[in-house]
Amino acid sequence: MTTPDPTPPAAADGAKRPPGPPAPDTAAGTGGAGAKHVPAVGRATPTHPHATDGLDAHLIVTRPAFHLDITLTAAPGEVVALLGPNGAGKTTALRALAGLTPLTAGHLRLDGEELDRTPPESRPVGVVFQDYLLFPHLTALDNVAFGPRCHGVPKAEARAQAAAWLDRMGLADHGGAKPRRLSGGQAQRVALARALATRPRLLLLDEPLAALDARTRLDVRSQLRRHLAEFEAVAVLVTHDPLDAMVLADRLIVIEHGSIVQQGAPADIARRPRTDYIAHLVGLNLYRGRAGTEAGGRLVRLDTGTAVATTEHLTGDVFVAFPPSAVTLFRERPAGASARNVWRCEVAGLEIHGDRIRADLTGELSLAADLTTVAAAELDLHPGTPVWATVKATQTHAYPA
Ligand SMILES: Nc1ncnc2c1ncn2[C@@H]1O[C@H](COP(=O)(O)OP(=O)(O)OP(=O)(O)O)[C@@H](O)[C@H]1O
Repeated sequence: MTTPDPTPPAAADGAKRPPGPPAPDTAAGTGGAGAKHVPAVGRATPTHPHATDGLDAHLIVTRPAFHLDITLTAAPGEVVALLGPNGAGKTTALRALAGLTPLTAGHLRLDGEELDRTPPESRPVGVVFQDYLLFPHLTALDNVAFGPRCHGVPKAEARAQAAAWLDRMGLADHGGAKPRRLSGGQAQRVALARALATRPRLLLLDEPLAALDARTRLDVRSQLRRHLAEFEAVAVLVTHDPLDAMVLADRLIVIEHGSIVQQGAPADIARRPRTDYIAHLVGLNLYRGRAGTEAGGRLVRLDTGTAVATTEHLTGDVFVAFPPSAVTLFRERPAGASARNVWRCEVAGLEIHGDRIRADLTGELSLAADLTTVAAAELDLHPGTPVWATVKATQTHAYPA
């Protein structure tokens, strides 16, 4: 190779993905018409050198059937994960940051520099996609050297930088390999090296581990965590996987229907989910009700009339949550049980969940309960089986709504 080749390579390597980064949604406002195979990794000079460092964005994208409106700020060195159900707007937000989807309104500043009108290829942004999008006709080394070459770094120096990045990724021996000779985990690390080699001021990661098998995912996740910890600029990660988000991000932003529904440190969100989606994600049963009028504020009365005893003293609208593992099931109503919550339920469904059985129950309360396979067999549970579900008040957690 002499110079980076911007020609679209034929998709003849059996890759299920198109080569190169995605094209802008429209050329209008993004200047992206000529950007079809140039990674969105350009550099621009800050126009406001004294302005606040980091990301300051208000992303508004309006489509006929969808409206995204989120405020996104992050400090240098911070890793933010965008989490949300299908169609929530995560990818739209990421594409807007990359300049691939134009903003309908709002603003986008990075280290004080206005980027709204900067074409994708000129943004100081590195992107890692789920399916890595390496150039199949270039070696791993030339894939990584591509970004620096686009920024005018001489070939030998760009290749030396690329070799150093591959070394950091533990891929020193794979520089000469074409992408089809790399495993999924190796290819994803090359993609990360390629994004980092341009020293972006904003790193965007779109489901970076989703295409990997479970074992590889574990390895790449821990490596990615290490590299993100060393990364000094802002990183924004889109993921469906709560574990990826919890492990990799300093802060989670949960998006539903184009809006932020909750944000905070992973542990806080896991402990105090505020929507059913998040509760499900972090594996909690979550209910909304009112506290303060009964049992000295230690009883949450749900809209359905069902009561949930808790140990917190609260008044007003509250959430109350407990994990499926806190539920004990009985075929007969337990007499003299220490658990203060006892609900009459029926098994709606059973599924294997790791080494446990997850029972979905309906009745006085709809809830998920985890039990061992032995317990499930002893209780002889089937869909329709009537059961009593109990939860100790001490295992519930209530907090203001
Ligand atoms: N290019 C497009 N043109 C029109 N509508 C689009 C386009 N891309 C996405 N949408 C719509 O915008 C909404 C948000 O989609 P988006 O892909 O951003 O969600 P997401 O949270 O990333 O979802 P997923 O997790 O399924 O990838 C959806 O209703 C989707 O159908």
